Amino acid sequence: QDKKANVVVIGTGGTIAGAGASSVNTAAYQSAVVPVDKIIAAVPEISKIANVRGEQIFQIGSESFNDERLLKLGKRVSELLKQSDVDGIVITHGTDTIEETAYFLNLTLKSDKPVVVVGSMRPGTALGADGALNLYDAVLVASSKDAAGKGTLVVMNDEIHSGRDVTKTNSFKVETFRSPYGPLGYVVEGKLMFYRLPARPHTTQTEFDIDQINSLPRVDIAYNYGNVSRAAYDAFVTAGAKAIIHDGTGNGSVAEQIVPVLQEVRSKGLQVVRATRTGSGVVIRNGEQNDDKFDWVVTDDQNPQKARILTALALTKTNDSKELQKILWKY
Ligand SMILES: NC(=O)C[C@H](N)C(=O)O
Repeated sequence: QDKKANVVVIGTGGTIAGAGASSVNTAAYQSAVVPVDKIIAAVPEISKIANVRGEQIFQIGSESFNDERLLKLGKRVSELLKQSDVDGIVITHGTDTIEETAYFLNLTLKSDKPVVVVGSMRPGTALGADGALNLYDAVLVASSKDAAGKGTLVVMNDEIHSGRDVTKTNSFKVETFRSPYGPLGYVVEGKLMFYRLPARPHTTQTEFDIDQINSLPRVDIAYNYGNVSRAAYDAFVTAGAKAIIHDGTGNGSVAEQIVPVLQEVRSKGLQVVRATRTGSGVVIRNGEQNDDKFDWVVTDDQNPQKARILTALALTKTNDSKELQKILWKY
């Protein structure tokens, strides 16, 4: 019989640590109130598949994640991954920004051991709560050698997603996490089934190392819509942003009144990254705008919030727009 894997479950809060006033509160509840040890203890089946211990690092709704917390979490995960008595890590996390944390870890951790980020859409007190099974599945994945070397994973709703690709697509439904090219696999009845592999470099294959990063440059996102004004861009420049993600309509298009604003932003030394608010697709360089002429860059298929993470990491390495473009296309 196989020796059970040692898995550390790091608690950060979210709905998986939430509690509602009654069992019919599936969407109205307080998040980030149940300690991680209690969340683990509520799923006794877990002790049959792994030796698990909990560690509480934060107790917050994931909408309150910031760069400081992201770095603190990443550094702690990195420290644990270096221990020979740790085989895998599970991070319980709110679902609102799980995609950003998972992408950040996917790009910066230097280990092949499985790291799984998990959350829930309903608090543990609700009818049809999803957290217990999600946590069980996450521990299963974190204990499995099959999950090693695949980057940071997000396990939710029977699916295993790449931290690079996954995004939250619905505000309240249990079936909310989607990857544009589908999940990597499923977890069903205690079994992992993988069907595809991440194509883009991750963890040990990237130039970003969490142990070497002590702060992230400020990168902001400016949402676009009909009648958009320059106010947000000006505020971000004043606040000291090093890059602005232009969360553009369609193919990262830029309204006529915003074209000179973005030129001004770039002339002040900030990088301008064109992204799309549509929720899917690739922004084509020199498509809607002449990026070569203006010295702007474009996202690949990353949504604006993931583009923020990658741009901030890229700016820890270079402030050259050509290099930045290469990085945005690489990861
Ligand atoms: N389902 C959730 O976890 C939502 C919560 N607001 C969070 O992200 O922490």
